[in-house]
Amino acid sequence: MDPSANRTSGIAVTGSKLRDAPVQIVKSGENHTFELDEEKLEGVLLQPEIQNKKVVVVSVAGAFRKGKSFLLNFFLRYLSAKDASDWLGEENLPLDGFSWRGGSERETTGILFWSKPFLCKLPNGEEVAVLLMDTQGAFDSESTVRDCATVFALSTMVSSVQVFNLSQNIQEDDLQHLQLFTEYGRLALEANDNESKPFQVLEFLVRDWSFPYESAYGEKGGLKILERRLQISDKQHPELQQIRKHIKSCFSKISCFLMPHPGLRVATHPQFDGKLNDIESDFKEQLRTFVPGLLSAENLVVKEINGQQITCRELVEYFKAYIKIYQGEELPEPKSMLQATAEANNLSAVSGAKILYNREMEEVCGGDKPYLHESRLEAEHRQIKEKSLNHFRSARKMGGPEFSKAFAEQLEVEVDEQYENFRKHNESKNIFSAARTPAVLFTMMMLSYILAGLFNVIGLESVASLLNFVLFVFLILLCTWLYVHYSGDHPNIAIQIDQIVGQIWNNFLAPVYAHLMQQGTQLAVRRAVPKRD
Ligand SMILES: Nc1nc2c(ncn2[C@@H]2O[C@H](COP(=O)(O)OP(=O)(O)OP(=O)(O)O)[C@@H](O)[C@H]2O)c(=O)[nH]1
Ligand SMILES: [Mg+2]
Repeated sequence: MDPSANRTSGIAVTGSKLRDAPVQIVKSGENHTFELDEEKLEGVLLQPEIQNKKVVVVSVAGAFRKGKSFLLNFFLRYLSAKDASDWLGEENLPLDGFSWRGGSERETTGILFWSKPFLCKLPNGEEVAVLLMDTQGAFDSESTVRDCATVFALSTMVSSVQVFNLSQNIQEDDLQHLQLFTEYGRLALEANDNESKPFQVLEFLVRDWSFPYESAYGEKGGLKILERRLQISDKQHPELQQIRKHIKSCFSKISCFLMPHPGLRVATHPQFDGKLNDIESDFKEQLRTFVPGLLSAENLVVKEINGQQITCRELVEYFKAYIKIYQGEELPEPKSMLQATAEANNLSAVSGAKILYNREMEEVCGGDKPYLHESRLEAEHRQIKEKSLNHFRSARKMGGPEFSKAFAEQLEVEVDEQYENFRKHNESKNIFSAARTPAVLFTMMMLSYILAGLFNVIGLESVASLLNFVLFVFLILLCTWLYVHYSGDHPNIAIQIDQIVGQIWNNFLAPVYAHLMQQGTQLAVRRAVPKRD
């Protein structure tokens, strides 16, 4: 038998009416995006007999190829069994339901619901709908950190019980990933006051537990291991304490179950099709406690959001809202440990290099330093910029030269921006540029005065009085400019006067001045070079 054969019962979806089969609610699209199939989601959750009932969602998530879908099929058996005492079924029956298989390549992608919600009566007599959720395994070679975080976070946000499926032990890296993924979920939740716990039940499920002599299989042994792994003490490194505090702050209830190895036929035989005959009795025994412990009426946990129990109909709206957040750009990108560390290294090297540039430029043209000629300032800038870039290049950074390139470019841009500020500040110290406005106004007054005198002499008195009026206007401008600079009030008026003066300078005085200078130079050259006959 082909180990990759899909052992799903293969019950088809007829028209829009779903029959018992897994339904892919969230699909992984191109470019590592996730899309919600709203029609299918509504097809499952808006079935008339359940849409207004409270909902219980049990999800299984964790690394790929660790028997998640296989286990979910026992949940299905339990929920569909007529006889609660003999729910595991016949010894010779292959295991059907969510698609599962042997082999090393991933099987489940996206997020799936079982099409048929199970109606169960709580001890208080209320009937609720129980939904089972299968998820894409994390850490396969096709998923990015963001993909894994999205699937885990989304399934945690919409479920009331998240089964975190682990292999062999609860390791520190499992806790680190759990922290990253739950933080990604918490970030997406609105009204996150950081005090109330955003998620409900977290069940660590350790598969292939090999040390029953140390901690017995089942919930009791699980609790012992969990207490040890999540213990916080003052002697611990703050980083370890922080992970534990974070996980505890995210879930209202955390428990753990230790599952024995199901036997070599389950783990390695290509023809294994889920028959109970082939599964070790220890495993079956623990299944008999684990599954009812999660799904029996008295253990069901209704989904709550912001302290409110929600119905299947309401869950549809939450699902749609949550996936939009993960499709948008608002959330920061979760990164691998190396990438995040490399980024931090590079950013700190950029910051060090910028501090060096600023400090050395301050020494050259800082607030208490005199005006520096522009060309000299630029030369100093080039030299200090090179020094700053060298400082960045020589800092020890993770991630390699290719990764650092973008940060070096960012540093250059920021240093150039800084230079622009230094240049403007230096320019403001130039008393000639500061004195340009009064000098031009004064020159214009003098010119008007002389011309008015000339026109008076030749009898054109009306032109002369016009020029006297112009002189008066320039005098008022000059007095206003001096007053504004002295008092510091109405800086906008000073800016406008500067602009008018700028126009006069650029369009009239500067060209006349340049022309006169040119004439003067030519004359001087002609006098200096003796005429040849
Ligand atoms: N060692 C071991 N193998 C198991 C266990 N349960 C199931 N398996 C085997 O693990 C393999 C993968 O099972 P799946 O249920 O498809 O695994 P999955 O975690 O859903 O995998 P993905 O869908 O790829 O994420 C199958 O060959 C199962 O027989 C277990 O408790 N221990
Ligand atoms: Mg699977």
